Amino acid sequence: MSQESPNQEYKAYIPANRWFIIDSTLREGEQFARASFTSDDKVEVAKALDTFGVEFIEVTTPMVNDQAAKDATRLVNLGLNAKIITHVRCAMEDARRAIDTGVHGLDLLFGTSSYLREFSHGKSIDQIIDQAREVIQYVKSQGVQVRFSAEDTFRSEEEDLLRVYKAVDEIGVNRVGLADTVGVATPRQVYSLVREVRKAVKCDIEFHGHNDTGCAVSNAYEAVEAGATHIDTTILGIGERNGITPMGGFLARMFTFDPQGLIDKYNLEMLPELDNMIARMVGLPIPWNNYLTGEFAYNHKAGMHLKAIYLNPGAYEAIPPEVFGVGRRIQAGSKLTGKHAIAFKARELGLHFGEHQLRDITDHIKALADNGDLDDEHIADILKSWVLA
Ligand SMILES: CC(=O)SCCNC(=O)CCNC(=O)[C@H](O)C(C)(C)COP(=O)(O)OP(=O)(O)OC[C@H]1O[C@@H](n2cnc3c(N)ncnc32)[C@H](O)[C@@H]1OP(=O)(O)O
Ligand SMILES: O=C(O)CCC(=O)C(=O)O
Ligand SMILES: [Mg+2]
Repeated sequence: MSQESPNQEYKAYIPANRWFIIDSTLREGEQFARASFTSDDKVEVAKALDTFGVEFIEVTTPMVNDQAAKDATRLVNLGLNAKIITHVRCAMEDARRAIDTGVHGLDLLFGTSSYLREFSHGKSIDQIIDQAREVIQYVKSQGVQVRFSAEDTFRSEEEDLLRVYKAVDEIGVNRVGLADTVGVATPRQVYSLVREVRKAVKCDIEFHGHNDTGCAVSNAYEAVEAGATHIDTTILGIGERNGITPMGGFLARMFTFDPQGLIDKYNLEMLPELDNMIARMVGLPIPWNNYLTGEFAYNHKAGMHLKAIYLNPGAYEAIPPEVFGVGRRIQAGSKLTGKHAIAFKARELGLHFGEHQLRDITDHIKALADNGDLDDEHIADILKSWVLA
């Protein structure tokens, strides 16, 4: 029989120096319905991401048009700390064009699932490996980083994937990529496949996860736990369909394992600025329930929560909001409020009530709030009038 208690707490510790962010707001993010970045927008986004501290910035393929190629070069010429990488098909024409832009690296992709082999490019696994060899050798000869990703990894055959990954690893890629292109993978599946790939290759491992089934953050986390070194994110999670792993959600997840590591690595308090910048550029508000920066991400309302929050915010917060440049809101005027919250409000005004009075005031506020919440001013008026009564 196992000696382990069924309630034994599982504690993951993932140091922040074990993984890097490849921010793809300027590539995957451009595939979002409402995104169409101008050249100046791209510069603004790249500079902000660089100040924040992301390690890599992925940009749209120069195959789109001449402007996309010029924009890639413009970003390289900014001389940022972040490496500029472009995302291209695993084809010589694309690779040559990408090299001409002067980028620091190429993220190559080739679909390996039967869907994409049949309906996208029509190539067999052997043909994919042959084409990959030619392109990877060329990119390496140009002295820049190269990654090879198997698009639609999680609907590909594991045997095919391992063949392809081993082959490109031997040719000499810096990273292989696993892409949950349609957002279908479960966290366990991601963990288990990344583990297999980790055993099969020597190079770094990147994970790119779509959010169609709401697993993009947990899948990215499982990928890191299983040995992935690079995670694709976008600001606010924008991307094709409903997007990919949002940077804020991923950072929130990882913060819980190594807070100081994240604080040392990134300018976390800039997150609201990044989210607001992209919300402005795509013309949509930040979702109300967004990780960390949503309007109500740090709203506390229920009486039982408020009692504890006033004593120690950590009682109902996994992550201190101030670290990410946001504040908390205490909603004390609802019918769910309690006497402790009202007592704290009174104390803020320098007022003190006995047990019975406090009960009566609280019941009065709860009754009034049944017809709509009271704001802080209204609560203050009630508390002051009670003193005079
Ligand atoms: C899951 C992802 O997000 S992948 C990234 C998606 N990004 C983009 O599509 C970037 C924007 N795209 C574009 O500007 C255009 O689609 C281009 C420039 C890439 C190609 O344009 P077009 O030549 O007009 O082709 P179109 O887009 O209609 O079809 C895709 C082509 O890419 C080919 N293709 C698809 N995957 C690959 C691959 N990994 N390597 C090589 N070729 C590929 C397809 O076979 C098809 O070519 P074909 O006409 O010879 O069959
Ligand atoms: O290149 C990759 O790894 C990811 C490409 C992509 O956007 C996807 O598969 O969803
Ligand atoms: Mg994608």
